Amino acid sequence: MTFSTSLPQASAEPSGPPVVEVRNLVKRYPAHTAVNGVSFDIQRGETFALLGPNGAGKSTTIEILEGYRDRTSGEVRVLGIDPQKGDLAWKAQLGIVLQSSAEAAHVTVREQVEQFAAYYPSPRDVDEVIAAVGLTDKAKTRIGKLSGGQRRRVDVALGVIGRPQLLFLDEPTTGFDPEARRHFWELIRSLKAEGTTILLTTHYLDEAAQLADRVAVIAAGRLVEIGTVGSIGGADARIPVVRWRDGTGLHEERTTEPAAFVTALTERTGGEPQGLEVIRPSLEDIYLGLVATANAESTEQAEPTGAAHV
Ligand SMILES: Nc1ncnc2c1ncn2[C@@H]1O[C@H](COP(=O)(O)OP(=O)(O)OP(=O)(O)O)[C@@H](O)[C@H]1O
Repeated sequence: MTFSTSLPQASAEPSGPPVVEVRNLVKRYPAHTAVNGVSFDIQRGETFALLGPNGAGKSTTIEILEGYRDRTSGEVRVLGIDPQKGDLAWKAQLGIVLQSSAEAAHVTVREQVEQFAAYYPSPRDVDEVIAAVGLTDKAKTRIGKLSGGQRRRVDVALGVIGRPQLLFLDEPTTGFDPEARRHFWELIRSLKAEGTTILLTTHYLDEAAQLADRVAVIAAGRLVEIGTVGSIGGADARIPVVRWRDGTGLHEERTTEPAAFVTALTERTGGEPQGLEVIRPSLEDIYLGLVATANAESTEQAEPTGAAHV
């Protein structure tokens, strides 16, 4: 599931100005601050994942970048333009997969994709896109008769049909079965190879680990961490755990030298330790640690030391 392409391959090094520039972004609602001073850049050709718990402010941030939502304060540039002033030519360079979509239930998949293709100056081939999202068999089916996961694939097709320079994907694979998710990952890799810049939100941490060059973690409207998938959380968060069992129960040891530890353990126990595992923290483990720390800090700020608990 890839696109055939004659476009140049994306360079690994950032070139030119960032595609997305966000400085001190704030979005306040009357009773709630949804985004509270967030800053980041996304370079051309980069796949950037915005991670965070429900209500963290991810969709609000993305919708501001897409020009669908006004900001309270801060500086934002997307493809060099303030999204509040973006015209149709600017919008035509964006591909957008919103969290929820409202496709026409009575038209077929092909009709819907064709209709969207007509909005763009240089669309992709309709059948190629339908094939890329795995819907060739359903091309003549009315959208109202598709399953939830199949409709989501239509959303993805509509997001990429315009050959976007910058693709926004807000929880794109919700409802996908595991095979469809893996096909989607291939599609994203082929878009990335063409040089498409991608901003992704997902609650599937394996998806972020597979696709993203860099991730940013947002909690309660604040940027908690930003960096490459291999570096966020710092070296300490990546220390492996050796786990084994003996007659007294389950044991674990965090160690930067798991091989040496297992050798010593084997000598000590006089044979193969039972249930031996060496576990390296996943992106999900690191993410959960970052969010827990951010939650604890915001609780501390809300409840200074000495506050009475009733
Ligand atoms: N129109 C609105 N009016 C008031 N509050 C809003 C509005 N839209 C969003 N919010 C609030 O802003 C906060 C951030 O919402 P947002 O949708 O950006 O979160 P999210 O990180 O995308 O969450 P999820 O993972 O559930 O999609 C939430 O507390 C939400 O209730």
